[in-house]
Formats: sequence, structure tokens, C-alpha cells
Amino acid sequence: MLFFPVQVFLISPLKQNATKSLVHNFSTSEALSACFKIALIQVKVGMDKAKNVANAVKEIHKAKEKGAQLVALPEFFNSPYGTQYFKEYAEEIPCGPTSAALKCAALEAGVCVVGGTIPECRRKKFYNTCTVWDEKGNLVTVHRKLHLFDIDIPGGIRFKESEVLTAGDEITTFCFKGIKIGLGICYDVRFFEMAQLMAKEGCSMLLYPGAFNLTTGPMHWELLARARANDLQLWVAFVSPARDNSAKYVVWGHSLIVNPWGKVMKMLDEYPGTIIMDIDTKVVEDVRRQIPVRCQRRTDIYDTVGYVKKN
Ligand SMILES: NC(=O)CCC(=O)C(=O)O
Repeated sequence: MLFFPVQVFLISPLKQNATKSLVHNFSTSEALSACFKIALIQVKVGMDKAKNVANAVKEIHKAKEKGAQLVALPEFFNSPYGTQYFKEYAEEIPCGPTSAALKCAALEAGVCVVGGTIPECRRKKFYNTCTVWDEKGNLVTVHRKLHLFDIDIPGGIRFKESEVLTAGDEITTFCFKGIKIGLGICYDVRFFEMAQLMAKEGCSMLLYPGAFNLTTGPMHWELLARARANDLQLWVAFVSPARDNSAKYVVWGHSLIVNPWGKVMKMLDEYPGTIIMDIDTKVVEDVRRQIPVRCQRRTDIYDTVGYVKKN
């Protein structure tokens, strides 16, 4: 087994269950050889919050029946996507009804639930927040979207999440069956350094609830998933809502899983559906051994890693 010691200098505190130490040594061996079955649930999201949540819960149970051990939902699975909706649909975490439903679903189905995202209200601010629940219904972690989706493409799309939402300020990883998984939310995927940092934290998979649109989706959705997977040599999963052409923001759909070679293993179309897939982290080890870019970096010439944020 190869052992490549890497030293990462983390300046800001990371989350409770992410690596907290200021200097963290790890090797590729941390991320090796475990398997689990993942489900990515591409549900349609409408105006009725209770119905959206009930639908997601039903799909979690169906995924469990198909053998899933970790079930992931899309970005804003309980609320339509739009700055005009976020405050109305927002809830506190973990005491709101959507958290209660996810906790109960995780416990009853006996699966880990990555609860897509919901609009969260917290201390008079609003966030785009992902919760993770273990199979006993415990809240494992939360990730608040770090990079708000503010773009303006004339003739394409203009969106400004920052009109309503506040950005999170922590990198989030969690462990599932001995595998470290990094969380990002949609637009977060465009920021390579964030993904690189999670890879350096020892992640074998990056999971992004997301909701691209009909302008950027066809151009960048698959490209970004494959780019992150190939550059960082890990599994990447994106999970989107299904398309609703009557919505104000029409999503691209196409939830997908890319393997550490950068190959799309499964991808949905725009309709509701579920991807079920075995994730084997041995593939991570194989790619990293056969194409050992991780230990070939010329950090004497460039050093783009080893930072989080300056306080
Ligand atoms: N919900 C989002 O962050 C959308 C991101 C997106 O569409 C993009 O192009 O990036």
C-alpha cells in the first residue's frame, strides 16, 4: 500500500466532525477500500412544502428498499428555487418540521440521509443549508453554502442569492462507513480550492446537492463534475431536483455520479428518478496509484493549497 504523507495547514477552525487540528497529517491510506450503496433522489419540487417533504421521505424509503445505505436529496427540495420564496419556506435547524421529517426518515429507514438543502433561518439570517442525518436519526453535520449564486448572463440567466441569503463560512466533511465525504452546494462546485481542500482532508467522495439551470446546466454541469473527479481523483455526485417547466427557475436535472477516473457512471435526464450505485473507494486507490499526480505536484514552483481563510 502506498503512503504519501501530506501536510495541510488549516488556518480557520473547521467543523466539529471535520478535521479540527491546525496541522493535520494524512495519507492516501486514510481513504481506502470501503463500499456502500448510494441513492441520489431527483424529485420534483412544487409550491406545497409539506407535499415536497412527504414526497422526499417516500423516496428515501423506496431507496432503502433497493438497498441504499446513504440517500441524498437535491438543493432546495422543500422549497421552490427563487429569492422570493426563501424567507417564507425557511425553517430553523434542527427544530423545524423538515428537519423532524428527515430525522424520522433516517431513523425509520435506517439509512444515512444527506438532506439536500433547505432555506434555513438562524439568528435573523437566512442560509442555504444541507443537513446530514445518521441511520439512528442523529444530526451529524450541517453545511451552509459557501459561495452564493450571484451571476448575470445577458440573454441567459440573472440570479442573486445574496439578495436574501448569507454565505456559510465553514468547510464540511463527514464520515460514513469509514469513508470521508465532502459536502458542497451547487455553485460551490465552481470553486476548485474548496474541493481541493476537502480532498486533502481525506475525502474519497464529494457530494453536491445542486440545481443548475437551462443556461449553465448544458454547458457546465457534467463538465464540472468530471473536472472535480478527474483533478482530485475521487467520486463526485451531483443531485438535482427534477425539471418543472412551469417554475420561475427551471432546473437542468441530470443528477449524476462520476467515478475517480472522471467517467460518468450514471446520469438521469430531467425527469424524476433515482440513481442507485455502489461506491467502492478502492477505485480511488487504484487511480491514485496508477496516475500518481498527488505526489508529483511541483509545490516548489506553485503552492495553491494549504489555506482555508484568513480571519
Ligand atoms: N443553485 C445554484 O447555485 C446554481 C448554480 C448554477 O447554476 C451555476 O451555473 O453555477
